[in-house]
Amino acid sequence: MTGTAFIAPDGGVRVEHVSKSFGPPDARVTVLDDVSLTIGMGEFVSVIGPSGCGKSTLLKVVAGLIEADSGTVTIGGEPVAAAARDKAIGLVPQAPALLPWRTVLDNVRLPLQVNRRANAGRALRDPSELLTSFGLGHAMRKYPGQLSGGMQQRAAIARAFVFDPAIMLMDEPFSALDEMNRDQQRLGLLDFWQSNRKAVMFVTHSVPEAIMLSDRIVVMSAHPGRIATVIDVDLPRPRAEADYATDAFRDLEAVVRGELHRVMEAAHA
Ligand SMILES: Nc1ncnc2c1ncn2[C@@H]1O[C@H](COP(=O)(O)OP(=O)(O)OP(=O)(O)O)[C@@H](O)[C@H]1O
Repeated sequence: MTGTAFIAPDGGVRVEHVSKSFGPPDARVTVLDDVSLTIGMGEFVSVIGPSGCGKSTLLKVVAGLIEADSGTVTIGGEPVAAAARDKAIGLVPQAPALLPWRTVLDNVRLPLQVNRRANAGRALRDPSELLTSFGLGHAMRKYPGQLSGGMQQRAAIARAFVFDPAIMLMDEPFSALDEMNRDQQRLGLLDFWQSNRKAVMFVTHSVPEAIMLSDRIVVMSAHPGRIATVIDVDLPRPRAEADYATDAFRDLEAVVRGELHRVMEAAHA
């Protein structure tokens, strides 16, 4: 089975009635409560919500890293475990986690070297082309320690694309960067995604980031984590930096902030 054939044309991510609790039986805490969500092929969906509402937990369930107590997750109609095994899911964590003793190019090549079985007969991305697309063509032979934090994170994103996964999961990939750097990285990701449309689930705390990148924004409420509302971002694409200054962008910002405010108030009521 090839990586590209794995995903049915009408596939994407389907999360249905997922619940997850942590802790011992006498002190169990429900973190996700009956969460349902779909992400269509080529759709960019951000998940935003108060700290501790279960965003990362949801992302890990979709990645197949932790198992839900109940409910199902399918990717292209297949159970998430099968999709994860087939490397149909790319994952970008908060920290770049590059190996300091390997060059940037060798870091991006690494998943191909350690997963030879999953690679058999599937479409793969060329690591040096990916790095060039992410503006790191000049830095391929450098070591991670010689790169800025933003460049390291871009290399980690490039690495997540080597299997050309149909689904990309990103957990606050730019949260460790300062605002200017962060904006540059987010616009870089947007550029890449606009010509490499994947289904993306993107966890963030930043309202402008969610709006700039997404087709839809899922707002979660906390204790327990539930989907409070889903906001359509109907700004035309391709988007670019100038969009931040438009009235439509500011109007959406007010809507998302209003929803976040509402879920926080409800949590303290
Ligand atoms: N493995 C675990 N064992 C016990 N509790 C956990 C575990 N993983 C997460 N939690 C708890 O679940 C809740 C949700 O955590 P999660 O990291 O998913 O939230 P989040 O919305 O991503 O938070 P943040 O925005 O602060 O990153 C938190 O209260 C956390 O302490």
